[in-house]
Amino acid sequence: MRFDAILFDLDGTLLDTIPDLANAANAMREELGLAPLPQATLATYVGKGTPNLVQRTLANNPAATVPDPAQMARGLESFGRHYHAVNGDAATLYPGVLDGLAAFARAGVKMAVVTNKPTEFTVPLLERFDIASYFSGVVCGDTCEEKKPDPMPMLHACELLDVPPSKALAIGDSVNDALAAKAAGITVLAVPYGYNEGMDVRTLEVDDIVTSIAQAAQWAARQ
Ligand SMILES: O=C(O)COP(=O)(O)O
Ligand SMILES: [Mg+2]
Repeated sequence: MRFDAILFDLDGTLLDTIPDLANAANAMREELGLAPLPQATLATYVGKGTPNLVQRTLANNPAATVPDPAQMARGLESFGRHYHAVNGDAATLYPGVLDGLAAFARAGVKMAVVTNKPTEFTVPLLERFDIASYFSGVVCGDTCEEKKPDPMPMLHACELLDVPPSKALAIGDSVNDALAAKAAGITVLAVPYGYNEGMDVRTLEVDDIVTSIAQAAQWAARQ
């Protein structure tokens, strides 16, 4: 295969984390005196990191502007506390993830996670699902100055793995992964089962759409 590194998105690509995220988001809303929102609505608010999810969830608006600083501080503290309490309880690995990771490992490529999720929630999830040892780099939403869709986290992962962007393949579920990878000069695949902020993945500018991580490994082997 012509790739030396694979960069995986986490939420909506490796793990279906929405049940726990929605539980924590609604626990936060309840604590702040707000009515719960449907999980399907909350799924469209995931993708640009935790502070953005808290903003969108408090406003129940995908284009949320920053709420008043006191409410934002309460929301962040409350969401973080509730998410730590449930993180991973109802999350599941998507079908084909374990087979795909094993296939990439057999192919001898280096692997990293590039997620907008903060480090404090990411590392426990990778350990709980027993996939941490596959990754020689973990770039989270608070690792770099910018998050996806900025290319900085993708480029940082390439540096960590010592692989040029032209030899890397990113796999994600959302517009944030597609834009970040393209801006970094990285080939990118999309999976259709994630969140993508409520949009159809066929609208994304990606190199291809694959149905699973296992299929991504087969796609990469053909390049
Ligand atoms: O935390 C988010 O908003 C999304 O995380 P992801 O980058 O792993 O999809
Ligand atoms: Mg994602």
